[in-house]
Amino acid sequence: MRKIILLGYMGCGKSTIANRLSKITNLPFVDLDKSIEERTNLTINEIFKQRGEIYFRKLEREVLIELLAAPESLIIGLGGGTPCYANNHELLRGENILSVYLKASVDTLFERLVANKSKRPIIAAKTDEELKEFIAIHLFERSYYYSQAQYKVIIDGKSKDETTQDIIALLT
Ligand SMILES: Nc1ncnc2c1ncn2[C@@H]1O[C@H](COP(=O)(O)OP(=O)(O)OP(=O)(O)O)[C@@H](O)[C@H]1O
Ligand SMILES: O=C(O)C1=C[C@@H](O)[C@@H](O)[C@H](O)C1
Ligand SMILES: [Mg+2]
Repeated sequence: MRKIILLGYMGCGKSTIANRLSKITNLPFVDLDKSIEERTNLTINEIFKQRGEIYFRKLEREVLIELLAAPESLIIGLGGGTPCYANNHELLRGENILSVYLKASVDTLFERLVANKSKRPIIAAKTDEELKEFIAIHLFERSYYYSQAQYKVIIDGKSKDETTQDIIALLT
């Protein structure tokens, strides 16, 4: 069955937009980060602190593979780093997988993340000044992987509804 995958940097709106798509399409939405938290009974922050990032990345790949193999159609919101590790981007090339990169500028991401760092272990310890430069470099490094998505939707300056409709247009 079909899998609709949303990917992109932290704060680009994967969870928010996937929830809206789910309501419109009646397809269930599965958030990869949430699935990992449910499976481990730990928050993403706790996993990073107690088990380390490598453990998290292994689990992330395992859960992604399981979700892609699920018998039902799903909307899957990836973690911000998911396509950028362990050749996970290659898993997204399968048949019946439609992948969408929610592309946001550094300024948009900074605005959204600056007030909301604490739940995101990769940026939690950065000062506001460090954060903007970090996002710029990190986004540049990750862009190669994000750009492997089948479709790209630019989200800057768009409302949640507009972004959702842009993706609905790709599904028909
Ligand atoms: N189109 C939009 N316009 C304005 N704000 C938005 C839009 N989409 C999402 N947001 C806001 O941006 C923030 C981040 O969104 P969200 O948590 O959905 O991102 P995410 O990609 O799932 O992040 P993460 O990778 O950390 O899980 C939220 O506060 C959300 O309300
Ligand atoms: O960008 C990342 O590497 C991450 C993003 C989040 O969605 C989580 O998957 C985790 O905090 C790592
Ligand atoms: Mg999310």
